[in-house]
Amino acid sequence: MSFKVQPQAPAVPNRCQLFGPGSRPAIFEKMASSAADVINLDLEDSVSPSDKDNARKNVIEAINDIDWGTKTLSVRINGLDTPYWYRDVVDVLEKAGDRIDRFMIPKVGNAGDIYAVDALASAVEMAKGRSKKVGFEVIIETAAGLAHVEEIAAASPRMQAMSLGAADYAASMGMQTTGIGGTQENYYMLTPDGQKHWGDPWVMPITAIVAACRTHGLLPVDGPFGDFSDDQGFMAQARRSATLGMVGKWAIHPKQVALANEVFTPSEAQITEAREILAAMEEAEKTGQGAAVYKGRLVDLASIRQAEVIVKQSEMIAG
Ligand SMILES: CC(C)(COP(=O)(O)OP(=O)(O)OC[C@H]1O[C@@H](n2cnc3c(N)ncnc32)[C@H](O)[C@@H]1OP(=O)(O)O)[C@@H](O)C(=O)NCCC(=O)NCCSC(=O)C[C@H](O)C(=O)O
Ligand SMILES: [Mg+2]
Repeated sequence: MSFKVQPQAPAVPNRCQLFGPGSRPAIFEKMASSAADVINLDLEDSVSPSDKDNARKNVIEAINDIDWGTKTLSVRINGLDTPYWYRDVVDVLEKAGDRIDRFMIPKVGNAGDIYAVDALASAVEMAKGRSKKVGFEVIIETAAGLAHVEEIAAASPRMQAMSLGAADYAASMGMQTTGIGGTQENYYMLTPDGQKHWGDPWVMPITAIVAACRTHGLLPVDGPFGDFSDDQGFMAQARRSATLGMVGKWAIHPKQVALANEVFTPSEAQITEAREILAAMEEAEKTGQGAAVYKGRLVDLASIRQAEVIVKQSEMIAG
């Protein structure tokens, strides 16, 4: 371990982030009564340019009027290359109450982008005497965002979470696909006997995001899986992300919420195994051993840290 201790990510459940367009207020109550841990009211790409002002008004009303329970409530603002984003920040912070928890900043390219939103949010918060500072979450979904992922993670104490936006990421990288997440038909190796073996083209950005988040104490989150008729595909993508260290995934349709919650809630079997490993190591330590055998395999001090991840996750989710 480095002399600099790895900070903990915010201890809030973040298994599923359910999105809904700000221009579709009819679904807001349904979002509030869903089983998602996080709600993202969108002012960006699911809202057409002609509807931006209206969507902003809807979102402010929804923040103030709807009972969001214990959910984390986030508003995705427009990108910093648009004429809309400053008005998103100013109007929401001037007109919405303290129920808002986060702004989601899309298409971030470097730490300067976060600095700009931080400065604007700080000015409005001071002017309005808001005591609760809004948190930030960002989407890594451009080549520049990936290249500067670590400085972005470290850019502000407001930073809480970071997601991979597979659609814009693919576009920005010039990837030859229109798929949003999951298996890509042309991304394969041939086995020696000529069979196709599909690889995971998302593993590199996911791993980079997880490393930046873990270094700076943020929550790493997998973004959208576009084909909401493909539950198996969603589960496979989510399981890969969970295995690589992500804590949750977006839902772009309500049916994906239960799938994400299932994958990102440690199962009884995983929790039992983690507790058994901790017990085995406690026994080993009593006899001065730093290693032991559990079900025929080596467990040692690192296994304690691995098992603790699962136990802590389950305890945090259980509240
Ligand atoms: C994808 C949708 C447009 C589908 O909507 P719809 O056609 O209404 O779906 P259904 O008829 O199957 O709906 C069934 C019931 O569920 C309700 N509903 C629909 N959507 C939601 C929702 N998001 N939250 C809660 N409830 C919802 C319907 O009203 C039906 O209810 P009932 O009639 O009572 O049975 C739509 O789901 C949708 O708009 N999804 C969100 C799209 C979005 O926000 N996209 C932005 C995020 S992804 C992105 O931006 C890409 C990313 O940045 C990247 O680059 O990768
Ligand atoms: Mg996007």
